[in-house]
Amino acid sequence: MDGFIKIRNLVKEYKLNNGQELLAVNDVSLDIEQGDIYGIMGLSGAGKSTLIRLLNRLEEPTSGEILVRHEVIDKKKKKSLGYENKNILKFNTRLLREYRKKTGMIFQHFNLLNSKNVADNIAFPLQISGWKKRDIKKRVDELLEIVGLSDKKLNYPEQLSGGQKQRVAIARALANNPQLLLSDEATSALDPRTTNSILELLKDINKKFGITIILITHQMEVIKKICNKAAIMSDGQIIEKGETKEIFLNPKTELAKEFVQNISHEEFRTEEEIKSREENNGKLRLSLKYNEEQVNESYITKIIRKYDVEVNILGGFVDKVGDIIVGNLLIEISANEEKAKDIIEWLKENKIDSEVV
Ligand SMILES: Nc1ncnc2c1ncn2[C@@H]1O[C@H](COP(=O)(O)OP(=O)(O)OP(=O)(O)O)[C@@H](O)[C@H]1O
Repeated sequence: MDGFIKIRNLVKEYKLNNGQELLAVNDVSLDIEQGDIYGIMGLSGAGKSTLIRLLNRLEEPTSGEILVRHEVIDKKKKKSLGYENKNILKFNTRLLREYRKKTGMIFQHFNLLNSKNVADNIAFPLQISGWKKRDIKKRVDELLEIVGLSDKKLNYPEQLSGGQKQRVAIARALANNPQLLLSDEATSALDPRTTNSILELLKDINKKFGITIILITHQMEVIKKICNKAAIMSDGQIIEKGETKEIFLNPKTELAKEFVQNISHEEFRTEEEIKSREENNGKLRLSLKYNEEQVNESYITKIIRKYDVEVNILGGFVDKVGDIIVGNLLIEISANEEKAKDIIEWLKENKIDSEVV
């Protein structure tokens, strides 16, 4: 499938006061498919905010390309630019305005207008876009319903909790029916429970309206909960990217390993594991990595039946990455060398990652 957003060799260089140059974004290339919830993660100063701000040209890149397939309407020429790749860096002010209507953004500190009530905050982008009063009223009510705040319509931001403020900001970002939603640390200022409810809302929006979401965060939990794909940034560069499940199960870089390790797994260890760690007794010990489909396959039973062996489960964990269940299981098999080789081969054929430990 051709990418919905293609970032090519993107560079943002800042000139610092001491005359030095700093590459906040250094040769970043990334493909985002339509419908992705793409998480970008990294430590403070990695360049995440700069990258996301380049995607709607809140910052101008030094070089590179950002190709999008949004439908952008050229109102002046009364025609659509279609769904072909368009380089947003070539857009003039008029087209950039149209592109931004289709690219919502939410921020860590919500950026609401304190002098306006909830309904007027949400109505604001619609007024700028020249919607009729009656249509605005209808759309605002729809949006309030989507974010679950119909009863707070006339409240002012200062009368709302952090989570509610972020809901208003989400409603405002959705006002013009965007195709892309950019989220800059949208849950970083919220407590864990509120974070979860906002993440659920983002996931719903992605599913219901097919809106592609790019979010940046420094929390692996956020990536794990809602992103189907993720990239890890360090010193302005993407050092690892792919399906979240893959990064989670097979982190390649030290930084990714650190992020994955720091999040909680529903871990369990059995008495047997502790015992047999001390004495392996020549038994084959395997660490298996599997996903949801394979869980349902009950491959352990299959191994026992097919190879007539005894299998002990020593420990493991299951976890949820987005909607996918992934797991890791440590097993011990009583089998001679030949059978052991066959079993490892069989696991490979069935696409279950195994490692002798
Ligand atoms: N306007 C600017 N002028 C000069 N340097 C900047 C500017 N904006 C960002 N930087 C620098 O660029 C680098 C990347 O910053 P950025 O804010 O993109 O990182 P980040 O990953 O979002 O960090 P955080 O998680 O702390 O927000 C940092 O070294 C930062 O100091």
